[in-house]
Amino acid sequence: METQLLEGKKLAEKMQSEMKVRVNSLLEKGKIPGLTVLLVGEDKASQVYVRNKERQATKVGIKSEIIRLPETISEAALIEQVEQLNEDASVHGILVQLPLPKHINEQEVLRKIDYSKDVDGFHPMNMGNFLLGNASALPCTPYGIMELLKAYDISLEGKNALVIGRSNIVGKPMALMLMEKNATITIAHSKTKNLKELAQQADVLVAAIGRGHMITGEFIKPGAVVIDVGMNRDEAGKLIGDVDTASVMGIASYVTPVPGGVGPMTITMLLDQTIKKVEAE
Ligand SMILES: NC(=O)C1=CN([C@@H]2O[C@H](COP(=O)(O)OP(=O)(O)OC[C@H]3O[C@@H](n4cnc5c(N)ncnc54)[C@H](OP(=O)(O)O)[C@@H]3O)[C@@H](O)[C@H]2O)C=CC1
Ligand SMILES: Nc1nc(=O)c2c([nH]1)NC[C@@H]1CN(c3ccc(C(=O)N[C@@H](CCC(=O)O)C(=O)O)cc3)C=[N+]21
Repeated sequence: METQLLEGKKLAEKMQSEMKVRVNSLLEKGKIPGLTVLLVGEDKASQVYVRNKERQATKVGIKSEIIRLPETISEAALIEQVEQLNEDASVHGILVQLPLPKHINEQEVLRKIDYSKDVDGFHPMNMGNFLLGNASALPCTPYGIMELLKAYDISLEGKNALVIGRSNIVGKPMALMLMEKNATITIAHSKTKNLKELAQQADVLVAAIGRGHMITGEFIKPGAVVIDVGMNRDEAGKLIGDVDTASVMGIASYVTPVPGGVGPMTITMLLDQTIKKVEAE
């Protein structure tokens, strides 16, 4: 079977050029969309993502700012920063880059973001509305994956979908979105016993694990759609996914490359949700 790449980067570029038009019409009304990222500490990977986000935001005309805070910042001081941004009318979207240092309670910080400025969809109000099927900001990574599947006309109805990973930011919301499109979902994690057998039955497999090249061709049902969320570094410092892409070629029907697959879609959804906040004003 010939395996087709799901080219997130191309779709992201197309969607971003449409966003430019939307931003321009906002600018004509004197409205400038503003996105602020709070980055705590010096985590190398986070620095790269944050820089990518800033570059692409600027490209579509969003005013983007990164506030860099020291690793040693207290939870109270970080919350104070969040509250300042809540009050700032020029800021439409707030993103607190995760993970935060161990001494800070992530959930306590996220819940302090004004939920109407939560463009990541991580505030409990948005998470709750999403779970209930109400309108809400959505977690950008699974949202971007759904847009990618839609663009390639991949139907999910009645399909067996396996999501490997159960984090709040990827695995859990991913499974829910697939279920909403009438897939039958299975969620696997580090305590799952028969991962390979489960994977071999999956028509759609989403790997959101954080282990480089763990998913090889032998996990893949012939014809399956394989979504690689992983962003890992190999020994040489090269960016690699959770899926060993070369070994699934010829078995899967579709696979997302790393880089150029899910990552650019995540950023695009973040920009989209920021612009939507201003459009709704
Ligand atoms: N492309 C993008 O836009 C994004 C990429 N990422 C990347 O996606 C990956 C996952 O991110 P995130 O969800 O935040 O990570 P987490 O570390 O929060 O979650 C990882 C999940 O994988 C599970 N897991 C770990 N080891 C195994 C194993 N051997 N077998 C089965 N399951 C396992 C864990 O299980 P348990 O719950 O039992 O611990 C956990 O549920 C990372 O590489 C991250 O960098 C993340 C966000 C966005
Ligand atoms: N509050 C919060 N929201 C997030 O959305 C969030 C987060 N915290 N913490 C970290 C993860 C990771 N993440 C990525 C986004 C884009 C790329 C991306 O653009 N990747 C490019 C290449 C990047 C490179 O070359 O290094 C690609 O895959 O083509 C990667 C990873 C968002 N995350």
